[in-house]
Amino acid sequence: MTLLNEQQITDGLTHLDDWEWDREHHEIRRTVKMPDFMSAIHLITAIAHVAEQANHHPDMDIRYNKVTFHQTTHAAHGITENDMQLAARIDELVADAQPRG
Ligand SMILES: C[C@H](O)[C@H](O)[C@H]1CNC2=NC(N)=NC(=O)C2=N1
Repeated sequence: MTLLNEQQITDGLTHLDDWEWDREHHEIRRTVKMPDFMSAIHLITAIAHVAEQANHHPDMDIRYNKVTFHQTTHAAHGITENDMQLAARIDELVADAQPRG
């Protein structure tokens, strides 16, 4: 599990939807707004299944209809390829759940 360098993280973000890199917290982060609370819960559940299969888990924070995903590799104290891959899967599930963006 190799940490990505600055260049690799910046490049990786160009292939993702609205993720931002928080260097201080060693994570990438995306917030999405769903129509309502239950849609947000369904989205989180779908992501939980994918995360469990990948054995790589995002931190997910839900406030009514807003969900924030925090992605980092705890064991490596930073961002790895696993984080980029899971972020891409999260983007797909968000796009499926929220077709109009
Ligand atoms: C033992 C097992 O591989 C781990 O504890 C996994 C599970 N999911 C994980 N998820 C994330 N995001 N970072 C980790 O370091 C991590 N470790």
